[in-house]
Amino acid sequence: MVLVAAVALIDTDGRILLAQRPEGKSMAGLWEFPGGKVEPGESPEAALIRELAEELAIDTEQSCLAPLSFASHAYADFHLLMPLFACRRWHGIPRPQEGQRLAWVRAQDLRRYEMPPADLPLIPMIQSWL
Ligand SMILES: Nc1nc2c([nH]c(=O)n2[C@@H]2O[C@H](COP(=O)(O)OP(=O)(O)OP(=O)(O)O)[C@@H](O)[C@H]2O)c(=O)[nH]1
Repeated sequence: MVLVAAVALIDTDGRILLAQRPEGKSMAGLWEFPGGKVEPGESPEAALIRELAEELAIDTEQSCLAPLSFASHAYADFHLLMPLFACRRWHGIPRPQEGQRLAWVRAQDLRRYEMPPADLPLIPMIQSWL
């Protein structure tokens, strides 16, 4: 069981930030929500705050992370459990720190970006919520 915290960052126009997994990583080229593995002893919120600083050089805080949904998906080699938070408030401008491409995407356009299979059930939920 791998616990990964992920976030839908939503800008003032209601667009969602997706990041493309870089070459060399598993599922390279697919678009995903920013986030990453929760380390031992860490809360999902703390993991996200850390990952957002590392991956995008932005700061947010726990009170700005609202639980939105979750993904539970059996990959061939692990089971992914991924809480998805929504966040509308952060400090700084998201800039790729690890060579990943970023895209601000309208909810109705999410299907144009190829995402990992675990993420697919999240798309209609986000579309109806936004
Ligand atoms: N951040 C993020 N990870 C996701 C999403 N959907 C999804 O299946 N994952 C999977 O959850 C794991 C995220 O862990 P990570 O980002 O810390 O992993 P990593 O690329 O550094 O390591 P890895 O190459 O071993 O997978 C990856 O296996 C990734 O493919 C998503 O929307 N956001």
